Amino acid sequence: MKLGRMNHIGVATPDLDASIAFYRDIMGATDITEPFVLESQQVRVCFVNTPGENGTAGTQVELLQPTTSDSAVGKWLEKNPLGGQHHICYEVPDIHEAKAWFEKLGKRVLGEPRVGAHGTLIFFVHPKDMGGQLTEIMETPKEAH
Ligand SMILES: CC[C@H](C(=O)O)C(=O)SCCNC(=O)CCNC(=O)[C@H](O)C(C)(C)COP(=O)(O)OP(=O)(O)OC[C@H]1O[C@@H](n2cnc3c(N)ncnc32)[C@H](O)[C@@H]1OP(=O)(O)O
Ligand SMILES: [Co+2]
Repeated sequence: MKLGRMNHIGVATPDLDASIAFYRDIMGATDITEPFVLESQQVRVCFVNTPGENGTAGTQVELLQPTTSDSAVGKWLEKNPLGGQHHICYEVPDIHEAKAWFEKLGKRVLGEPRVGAHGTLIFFVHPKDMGGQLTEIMETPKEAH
């Protein structure tokens, strides 16, 4: 498997609007997308785009507020009520090769690759097999090739 760029850091929050204000007013973010609900993951989400070098796209903070308590982010917030870093997402050139790689290493891939919030195929690898870090693997968007 070939590791690509870090696409985003998933940050869970109990209050998305307050987190948007935090990144805008405290962190000086100038490029925050409009929130939308991703029913399949039971989250309301938006992206804080950070600048890259020489005008290239930087990485993103993916802000996630659960729409139900009985969801991955909802359960996590019960244990981490202030919110915080929930997962990290890396890009790979080939999602199916990456899935086979992790499975061969005996790591728990959570479900089949599915379309994620960026419109490309993703899967997650269990945090207990990844040094405590819930890890999202995402196929590099085609236009980025
Ligand atoms: C905007 C959408 C975008 C996309 O999908 O495109 C997203 O990024 S959506 C993000 C939300 N979706 C997910 O996180 C899907 C993957 N996550 C899962 O399948 C579950 O959260 C899972 C399997 C990691 C944990 O679920 P479970 O029902 O087993 O919850 P437990 O509380 O029993 O957790 C078991 C064990 O794992 C630890 N844990 C849970 N979440 C995390 C985490 N984010 N980072 C690190 N560790 C985590 C939890 O503390 C438990 O450990 P223990 O020592 O037993 O207390
Ligand atoms: Co994510």
